[in-house]
Amino acid sequence: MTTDQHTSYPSGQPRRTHANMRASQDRLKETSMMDTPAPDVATTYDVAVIGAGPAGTAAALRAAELGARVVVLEADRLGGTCVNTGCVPTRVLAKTARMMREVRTAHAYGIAVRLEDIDWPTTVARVQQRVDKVRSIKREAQRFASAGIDLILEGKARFVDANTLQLDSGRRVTARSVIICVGGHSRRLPIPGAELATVPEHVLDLPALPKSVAIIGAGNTGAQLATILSSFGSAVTLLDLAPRVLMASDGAISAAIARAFREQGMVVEEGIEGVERLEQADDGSIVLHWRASGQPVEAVFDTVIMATGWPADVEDLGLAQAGLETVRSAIPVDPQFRTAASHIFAVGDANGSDMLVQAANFEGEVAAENAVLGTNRRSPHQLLPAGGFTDPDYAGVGWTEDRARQSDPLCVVAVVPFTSLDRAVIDDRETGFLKLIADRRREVILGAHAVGENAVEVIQSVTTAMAASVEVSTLASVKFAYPTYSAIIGMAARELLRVPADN
Ligand SMILES: Cc1cc2nc3c(=O)[nH]c(=O)nc-3n(C[C@H](O)[C@H](O)[C@H](O)COP(=O)(O)OP(=O)(O)OC[C@H]3O[C@@H](n4cnc5c(N)ncnc54)[C@H](O)[C@@H]3O)c2cc1C
Ligand SMILES: NC(=O)c1ccc[n+]([C@@H]2O[C@H](COP(=O)([O-])OP(=O)(O)OC[C@H]3O[C@@H](n4cnc5c(N)ncnc54)[C@H](O)[C@@H]3O)[C@@H](O)[C@H]2O)c1
Repeated sequence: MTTDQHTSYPSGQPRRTHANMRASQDRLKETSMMDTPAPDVATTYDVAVIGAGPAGTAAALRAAELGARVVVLEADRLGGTCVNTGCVPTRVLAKTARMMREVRTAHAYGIAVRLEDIDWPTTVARVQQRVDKVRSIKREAQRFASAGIDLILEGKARFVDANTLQLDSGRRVTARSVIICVGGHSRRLPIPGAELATVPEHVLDLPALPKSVAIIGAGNTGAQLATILSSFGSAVTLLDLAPRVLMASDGAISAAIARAFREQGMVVEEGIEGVERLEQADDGSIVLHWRASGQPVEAVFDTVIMATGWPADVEDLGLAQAGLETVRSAIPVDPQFRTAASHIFAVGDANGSDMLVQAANFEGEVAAENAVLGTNRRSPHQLLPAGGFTDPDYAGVGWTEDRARQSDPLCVVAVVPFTSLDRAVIDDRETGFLKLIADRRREVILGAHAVGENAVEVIQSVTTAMAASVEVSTLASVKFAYPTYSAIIGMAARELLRVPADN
């Protein structure tokens, strides 16, 4: 293996982006921070963890806590997608977008502000500064060192056989168990001109804000980018093959978010039949061709972003040498996160199931316990709250209404709009709702879905109630401070008690 395989890009040439130049500097800092001696080449570890994102960090720390001899192999920056290119930078951009919106409405409160254009380089610098701050509190290298974990930052790890990994540097590591935590990357559609598109990880590398942008893919990533760029003043067109935006969410969330996006002036094209090609126009703009309602459509944009999925980072992992295969761009696992080889586990985005930080953390810990103790723990993922920072926000936990009705046609559903919530009216944030779904006896909350200000925090509180198996009648009698967004939980619980049994 040669070191120039270390960072691979579609062209085969390393791209000197803002992000990867910083990554090299960060790797140097992280290496020099380590005061543990270079691990002995001949060491056989109990557990080798590939990747130090949320899944790998959780897996390594838990395995070491259980007394295992652990090594972590990381090819890039500690912290993985979430802190470096995913949740954290997106959240800073979402805050910036909100500030733009607040400034636009400040005059209604008697505040005289003049709206200047966004200064993109300053915004990018601010994002990087906040990312660095979050990285500094995570301190993975120090936590690994204190837990006695060896950390090797010598490029990508690849399987040579089912117990041996080779790094870009040539070093080989052997382990009794391997936990694959390699995460994923944006999927570029295999269509002509795809290289003209930007992928979400490289949005901060755009030289300037686009005047017009097409975002292909209206999942969590695409929807959040749509809000951000629209708030920054770009004319946004959002396209998806799926019949509705945020297809994995409750249908009421999709409908409310699509309506809000259209009211904000975005073009939302759901249920298109396919994107066909991208072409560069003479003036540097991009002509995007797609099909909808049986017709070819074309439109011109400054920028096209492909947010069309998140395959696992497995191309260069040598899975075949370990006897493993991928299915739909992910590593299949059993409920205990074991792959087809029982000593190799795959967790986090690498197994393609629940691609969220909260899932990655939990799966990493469970896999470590199964690897070290030989247990058969599973993940109770039905309580996995998640949401996105669009305008308005959305979030959900548990079953969607469609899913609940399949299992229990007599389940009860209550929806309370934000227009009846004092705090939302006070704040002029009246768009949204909370939907609660309970079993027919109103003993178990099956799901909760919200759109609106603080939707993610509201759903988190319902999740706590669900985790504690709180009955609807108990939730209905909880006192909520006034005036809060959480108060809508009590309102929805009381509404659930009033809903007729055959609603
Ligand atoms: C734009 C965006 C926004 C997001 N926002 C949220 C959010 O708000 N909330 C949320 O819960 N989730 C969010 N996510 C999802 C979240 O980032 C992922 O679910 C999470 O990071 C997965 O963790 P992981 O450890 O499995 O993988 P990653 O975080 O991707 O970490 C994988 C690590 O493995 C390393 N690696 C890969 N291959 C190798 C190899 N061969 N050898 C050595 N190392 C290797 C990588 O360098 C990386 O550091 C977002 C994702 C994106 C893209
Ligand atoms: N706030 C959050 O929690 C958050 C934010 C971002 C991402 N994530 C997670 O990361 C993972 C990846 O998210 P994502 O949004 O990047 O991918 P995704 O797979 O969730 O969504 C991709 C979207 O692209 C669409 N698509 C695919 N091919 C297309 C085509 N040819 N033309 C038009 N549309 C097409 C799909 O129908 C889908 O709606 C998800 O599991 C997501 O939950 C979470």
